[in-house]
Amino acid sequence: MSANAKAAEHLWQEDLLQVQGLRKTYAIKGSNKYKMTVLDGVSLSIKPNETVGLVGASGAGKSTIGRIIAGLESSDSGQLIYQGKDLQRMSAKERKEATSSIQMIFQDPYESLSPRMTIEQLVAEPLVIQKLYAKEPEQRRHAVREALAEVSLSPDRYLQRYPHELSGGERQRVGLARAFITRPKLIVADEPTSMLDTSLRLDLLQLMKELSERHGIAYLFVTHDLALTRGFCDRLLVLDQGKVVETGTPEEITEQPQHPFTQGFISALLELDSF
Ligand SMILES: Nc1ncnc2c1ncn2[C@@H]1O[C@H](COP(=O)(O)OP(=O)(O)OP(=O)(O)O)[C@@H](O)[C@H]1O
Repeated sequence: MSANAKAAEHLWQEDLLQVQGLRKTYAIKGSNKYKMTVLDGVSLSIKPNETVGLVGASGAGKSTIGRIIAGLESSDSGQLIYQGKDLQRMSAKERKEATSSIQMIFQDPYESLSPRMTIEQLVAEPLVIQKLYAKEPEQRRHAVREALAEVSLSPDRYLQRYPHELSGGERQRVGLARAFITRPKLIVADEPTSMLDTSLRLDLLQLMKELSERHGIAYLFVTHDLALTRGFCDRLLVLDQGKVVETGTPEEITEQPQHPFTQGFISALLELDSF
């Protein structure tokens, strides 16, 4: 084993994911000359089982980081080391295999679930994509039932239903079951609660926490809502204009923000709350 590979292996004993110097630019619409820098050298790490919150103003680049980590988008440069393996150095096929244990859940459960598929088909879909249990339909059905039970949806009640027959909270649970069915080590959760009302938000976070405790799942939780991170996140990263400017526990960030951006962000939130 090379010295580099050894160092990477050592890192993985501590960090599930290491992101170093991530940069991303997008072409500005109507211009083939100018580009907008969205991520400007982002570094972060996530330990196994850890819940890390990514907070910041709209447009700061939070979702872009999530999408790059989940493999839905590529970066311009930077390193992504997942379970000790440098993903940027792999072929697309190798990377797909290495990241099969990273899943993503989205803000809008209405958009992310195809309306023509039953809940059984929707929850089974990640297995189909990853060609898991392809020749064992019985085991596949069992895995779907198990995943639904894990998110507290009774399989007998839900398997044959369609997304439009479900409430927003139930749909988001289906999204979580879809993420869970491949037994991920890391779930990127991009504003999963923002379309739910307050009590349902807390229910979903409670469920995510229980899943993490039972199955050792780490989360990167992208949110605007700092209040939600207390009691859910172990650690927060504050993102401003494509850079991580501060990190700390939710209590540290909300009670003693150090960076001027975080101080402004918190006081703006407090002002909003007092309306
Ligand atoms: N595919 C794309 N093409 C061009 N610009 C994009 C693309 N995706 C995102 N952007 C731009 O990149 C910036 C960061 O977007 P991103 O969605 O990552 O921010 P965010 O922090 O998640 O914001 P929000 O909280 O509003 O979702 C924004 O200015 C956005 O308009």
